[in-house]
Amino acid sequence: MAVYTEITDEELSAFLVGYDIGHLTAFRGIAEGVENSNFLLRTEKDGQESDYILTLYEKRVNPDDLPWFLGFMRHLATKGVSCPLPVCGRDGEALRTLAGRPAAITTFLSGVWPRHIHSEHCRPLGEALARLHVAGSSYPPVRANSLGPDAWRPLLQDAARSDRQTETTKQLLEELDLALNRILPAWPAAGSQANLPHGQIHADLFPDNVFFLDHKVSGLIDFYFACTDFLAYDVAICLNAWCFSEDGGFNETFARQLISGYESVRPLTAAERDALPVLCAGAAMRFALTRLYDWINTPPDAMVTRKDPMDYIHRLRFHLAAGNSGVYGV
Ligand SMILES: Nc1ncnc2c1ncn2[C@@H]1O[C@H](COP(=O)(O)OP(=O)(O)O)[C@@H](O)[C@H]1O
Ligand SMILES: N[C@@H](CCOP(=O)(O)O)C(=O)O
Repeated sequence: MAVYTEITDEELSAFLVGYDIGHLTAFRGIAEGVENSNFLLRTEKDGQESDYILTLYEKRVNPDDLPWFLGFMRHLATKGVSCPLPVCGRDGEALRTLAGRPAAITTFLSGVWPRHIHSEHCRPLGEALARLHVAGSSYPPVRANSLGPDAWRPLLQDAARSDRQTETTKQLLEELDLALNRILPAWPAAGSQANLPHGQIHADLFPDNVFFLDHKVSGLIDFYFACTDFLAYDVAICLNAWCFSEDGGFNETFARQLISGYESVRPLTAAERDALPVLCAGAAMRFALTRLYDWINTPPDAMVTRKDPMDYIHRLRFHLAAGNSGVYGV
């Protein structure tokens, strides 16, 4: 359950006075999600009901980054990407404080995220990802990836320092340490040395962040890891999150669909294709590390469902054995 911060009726009423969205008719916490506290708000104005999402930003979100995230969502929405639009208060501000946390209201998106992934999801997903990259190219502010390669070794060291370790977590940390020794030296050069196109990426486009209606993508949510990084790294994140079957095997058909959907909007360069194995290994490393960190540091009785790090350790092993981008169907 991802409601970390409780809101009293008095706090909520005082907060909503700052908006012109009508009067509250329903309010409930949303159990899904991991990072932030999310609530569904229903309001009525001039006889019309509207739904909104109220988000209180929690642990991993740096409050200084919130204007970048909210500005990015507003930019994408104006470019035709279906994503939550931040709602401004009467003072013109979208970002404010509630129950001691930074908070914002965004529009509600219709649709359902796929609990079981089929090949038919992967092509529209690839198209939507490429459209996001194209639309993001005209959003100039830069946000460095705070969970990029520079963060991986410190995250591993933090996890290793925890006194909640078991023999299994210790062995996994050793395996990740060895894998980092392979991935970091092979990581593509950034900045002026870069030969991979970079721009604004979502960086967490997992199935639970993509809504579908009538076999089409109806909305993308959860932009709170978005950042400026290699565009192909976002493709690598999606290959990890969408193209492994429930039994753990890589599904090349899903990958082909994803990449052909992506390339129907934005073709990959030869350098991007060649970099896919290391980008995929890095993406698996990033999610294995944050999951392992949370696994070790979240008390078992906490009101949040911990995600299993092993899924991403298996994927990491697959990518490290891959050798070349042919295994991804490109
Ligand atoms: N704009 C939105 N429209 C509709 N539902 C949303 C929206 N934003 C969040 N949700 C709901 O809240 C859940 C958790 O949101 P998410 O942004 O993934 O949280 P977290 O960042 O905490 O992981 C989603 O699975 C979805 O059910
Ligand atoms: N996608 C990440 C966890 C972040 O959760 P989200 O609900 O914000 O997508 C993972 O699966 O490890």
